[in-house]
Amino acid sequence: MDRIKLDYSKVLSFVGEEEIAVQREKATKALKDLEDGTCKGSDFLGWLDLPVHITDDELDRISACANKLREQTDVVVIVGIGGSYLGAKAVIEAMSGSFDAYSGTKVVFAGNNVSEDYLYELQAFLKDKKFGICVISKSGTTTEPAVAFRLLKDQLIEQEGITVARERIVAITDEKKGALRTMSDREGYETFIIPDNVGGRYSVLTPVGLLPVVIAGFDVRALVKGAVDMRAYSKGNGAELSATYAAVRNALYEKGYVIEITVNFNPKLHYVAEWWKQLYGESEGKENKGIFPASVDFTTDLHSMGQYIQEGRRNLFETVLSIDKTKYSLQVPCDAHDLDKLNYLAGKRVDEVNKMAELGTQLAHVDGGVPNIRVIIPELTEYYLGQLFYFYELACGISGGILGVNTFDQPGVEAYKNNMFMLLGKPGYERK
Ligand SMILES: O=P(O)(O)OC[C@H]1O[C@](O)(CO)[C@@H](O)[C@@H]1O
Repeated sequence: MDRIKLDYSKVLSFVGEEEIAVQREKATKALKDLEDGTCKGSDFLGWLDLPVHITDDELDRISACANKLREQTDVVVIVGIGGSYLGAKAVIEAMSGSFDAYSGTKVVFAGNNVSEDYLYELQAFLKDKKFGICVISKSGTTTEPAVAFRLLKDQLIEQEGITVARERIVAITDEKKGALRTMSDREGYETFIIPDNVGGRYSVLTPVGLLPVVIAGFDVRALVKGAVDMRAYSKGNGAELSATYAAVRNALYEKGYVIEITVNFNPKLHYVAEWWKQLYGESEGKENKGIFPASVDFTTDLHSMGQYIQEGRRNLFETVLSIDKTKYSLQVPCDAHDLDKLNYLAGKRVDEVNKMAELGTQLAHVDGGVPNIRVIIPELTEYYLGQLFYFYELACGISGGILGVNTFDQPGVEAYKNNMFMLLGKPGYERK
């Protein structure tokens, strides 16, 4: 098997190797602190060796549950927000055919917003369908999934009766605490556990990510194998891969490049970037510090955001997720009249056009003052997604260590919740 690679040659006209070396030294220390369990937030390092500890028995149980739901239902609603849905969504979007949504997909998502229209339309869509619910919340108290789950549970009971509803609901939550745990125990839902020492945004390789991926019909063993291989690689010299990415982005940050845009040239990677944004945003954005994680889909957004990236304020850098090999092959056809003047492309692969767009964009943006990192992914498969997740998770742990923050907490997200609770009249929040 091949491995994902990093190319940072196009940052070297913005930061020197000596500046990167300074950050590399910090990265080495941060990596050691992670491995020794002496970093800030060390109660949440369960993700470090997580892939290696996933057993065949666990995967069998996940598969059995997923297969039962697939057999019994037409649609499964994955209810969760943040780390409790983005990893699964990233894999499912990356692996699904682009038009699967139109031919009837098995998996839909809810609980990641509180839009009344969204929930109404979802309920209308589920009416008269055989559906199941996979509700995911580590805390078990998050408002968005709780509201969606309450509505969907009621609908399921109404459509199928309480006994069938109980069989079609699976909960992924804490082993002992939280409202979802209490409810699951009381109602007898099948449950899977999110380990205590794994935070939401690091939970893609727990049942949180794995169960929805199997429900959607994708190869979870390959996903786990990719992560296991990346973990094994990072135990030796391979840690360089994550450490170098962390060092380079911090060297750029020190020079005023405070926004990192993750770029894809394949829309299937859109949600990988969304997953990455939560991972880095929640991990690093604290104490008035941190790189702001953003993302764009190219070439689509070259026709909108491209202008700003080329000529706007020079405080951003790009990290391109570059896929080496496409799944399918398609050539630009020749046209007898050539009215669109495209015959110069006739016979060329569409992917060659895309690759030249990628290269042309990289050169233009570097010329325009935007440093460029490339993360090279051999192919878009579950296996390489597993590698990519682990690569990014480890790099994030290292990068937060370089920055000096607690990478594994997220105290800032409470502020909006407290205000919302107060405004909605939640008991106990009046004085706040
Ligand atoms: O799984 P839970 O506890 O519902 O949390 C969902 C998300 O909400 C947050 O806690 C932020 O409020 C994220 O860290 C987390 O991924």
